[in-house]
Amino acid sequence: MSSAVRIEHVSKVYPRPVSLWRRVAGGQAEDGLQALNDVSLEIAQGEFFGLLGPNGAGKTSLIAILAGLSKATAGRVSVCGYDVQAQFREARRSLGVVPQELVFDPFFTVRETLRLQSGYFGLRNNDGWIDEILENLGLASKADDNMRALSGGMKRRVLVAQALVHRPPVIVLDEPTAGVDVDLRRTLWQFISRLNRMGHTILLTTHYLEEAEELCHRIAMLKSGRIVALDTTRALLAKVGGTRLVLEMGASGWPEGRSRLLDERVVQRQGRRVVLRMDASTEIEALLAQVRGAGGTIEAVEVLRADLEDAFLDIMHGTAGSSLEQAA
Ligand SMILES: Nc1ncnc2c1ncn2[C@@H]1O[C@H](COP(=O)(O)OP(=O)(O)OP(=O)(O)O)[C@@H](O)[C@H]1O
Repeated sequence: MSSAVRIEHVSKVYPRPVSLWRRVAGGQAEDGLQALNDVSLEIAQGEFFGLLGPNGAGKTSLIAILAGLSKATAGRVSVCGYDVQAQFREARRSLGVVPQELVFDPFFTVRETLRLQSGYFGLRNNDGWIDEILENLGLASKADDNMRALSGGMKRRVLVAQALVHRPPVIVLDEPTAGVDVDLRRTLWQFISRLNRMGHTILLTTHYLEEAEELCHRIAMLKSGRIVALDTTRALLAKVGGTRLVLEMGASGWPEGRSRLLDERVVQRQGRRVVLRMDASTEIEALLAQVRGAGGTIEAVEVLRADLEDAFLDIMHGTAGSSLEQAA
């Protein structure tokens, strides 16, 4: 299958401004801030792809380069085979970007905003599609409302609608559900999933890992501008193991140092709460016996399924992330 997005060895360094006193002293700019460091990845047509990472990892910087809004310091990016710099128009036409920030023109109604955006792509008589988008995003009753009169969640729906007016084959959503209600999330994901089933490629960044787990076929994790994981969602979940055993320990706490095998099972510790990795739920009895055997008193037991949050924490803070980083 041909690629919808190809990112090859992309780095981005933001220059640090030279302070006035340094300029007076004839000083040079300090080394810049490296937001992206040799990032390469390819997204196939029709994929639902997740780009995850903590604050400041470089997700928005990568999207800005993809959208042609910012220039990579090194490397190449193409959308549907079009270079985002050399073939900006074609690349931009292939892309619909829902930005993280709420930017809109307060003087127009919702419908006028979408007509203007259609005009930007040279589309006339686009009202049929505009109506379909409005309907699917729960905006039909707001079509003639002025943008400035909309609530924050409704403005975000318009941002999504704006990104879709030209039916782009690749749709990029940069934290589209940050601060929006459950209703919009459900409406949005139903519509985006339908577009994905129709063949649109989706690139999503989100801090809601349960959304990424449910929607994305494949996931890349960025940390300090580098890719530290790139795999199918299923494979990432398999790496963290199937289940977690959560123990509420008695007053004496976790019997640390009594059993190396037990200590190696610990994924997380918070006060008396200890989370252990389990390969299969049949291990519960044996693990409980080992903890008691090591001198631990157990007050409560809970079994949880490992999820993408476990994978994320493992990769960002655990051994998996650091070994990949060293390999990079
Ligand atoms: N225009 C800019 N000028 C200078 N530094 C910038 C600029 N934009 C981003 N940065 C820096 O680059 C790094 C990556 O930021 P970026 O916004 O790409 O991260 P992010 O993964 O999208 O974070 P978040 O999840 O908080 O949105 C950060 O250290 C940020 O401060």
